[in-house]
Amino acid sequence: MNSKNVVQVKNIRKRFGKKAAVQDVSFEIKKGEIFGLLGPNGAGKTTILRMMTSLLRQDAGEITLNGYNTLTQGRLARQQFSITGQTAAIDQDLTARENLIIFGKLNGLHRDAARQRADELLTDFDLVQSADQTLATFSGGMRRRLDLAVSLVGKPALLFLDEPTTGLDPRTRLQMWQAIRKLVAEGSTVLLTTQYLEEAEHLADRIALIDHGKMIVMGTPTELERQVGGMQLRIDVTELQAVPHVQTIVQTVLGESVQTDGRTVTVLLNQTEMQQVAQVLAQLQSTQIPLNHFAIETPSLDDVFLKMTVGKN
Ligand SMILES: Nc1ncnc2c1ncn2[C@@H]1O[C@H](COP(=O)(O)OP(=O)(O)OP(=O)(O)O)[C@@H](O)[C@H]1O
Repeated sequence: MNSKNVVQVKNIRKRFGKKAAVQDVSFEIKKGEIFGLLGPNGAGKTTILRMMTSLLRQDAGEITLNGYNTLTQGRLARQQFSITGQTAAIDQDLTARENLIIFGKLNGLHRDAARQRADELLTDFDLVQSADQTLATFSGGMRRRLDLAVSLVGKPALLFLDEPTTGLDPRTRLQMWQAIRKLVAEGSTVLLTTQYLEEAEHLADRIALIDHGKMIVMGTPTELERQVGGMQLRIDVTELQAVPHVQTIVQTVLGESVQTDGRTVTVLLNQTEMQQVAQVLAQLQSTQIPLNHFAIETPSLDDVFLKMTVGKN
């Protein structure tokens, strides 16, 4: 094993009856990396994570965490990571602060260090105001924040996050992202499963796109965008009524099918068409249509996701 690989997943497979839930998936996670397992509902993300945490035995293949095999060295392998979703272990009759202090002590911190760590986490997760309320008064979003905070008490070197922000409001999601980034800046390695492209794009250094149990593509967000190939011209028009006019100009010059969405006009470009973009701009300027944006861009990760996944099982 390469010593820089904290996680090594090699050709794993899992069937549930006739259903092949995971089919020959392999990847490695380097120290200090945020690795995103991205895929639509039912893609197999949770099944992969359950095998990595040795909650489920794979039918074939091998998983090692810091070199420890999850099947043959299960106990040692399980000591290598922390995972969110432990809300069941949190005491509802205690306050957020008390819970964090207890987890700190369980992680081997002395009383003062446990208090200090609790304070840090309450600040990071914006829970200071509610720190001394019992959990019975907590909203769903506050519980999720506390759940992540609890899993970070011991500053885990390897953290597994299963859909950490599903169902959270945008502000809470941003706080979760910041906390995850902070943890990684302090040296941790993170595996994250998500259905949200935006989350993978913002957080992950590398993304594995999973669909129907298979690895579709793996790489940095930029590499994945390149997989779709080609470039696109995007024009944002200031006034909605000018859109048909712009559409006609683009179509006349490029002869390609043009997409419109609100005030945005896009068209995919091949090499020849790239040369003709200046002509489009010249014509738009001569008609004096006000524009907010005119650029040749790589397609977004959304395009990658839509192009490469089929979705529901
Ligand atoms: N215990 C099980 N018994 C039978 N089938 C299962 C079991 N667990 C998962 N599956 C099936 O395996 C496939 C992969 O499921 P999995 O939960 O891993 O997907 P996922 O990518 O985590 O989806 P989601 O984003 O919805 O959580 C699905 O078709 C699911 O129905």
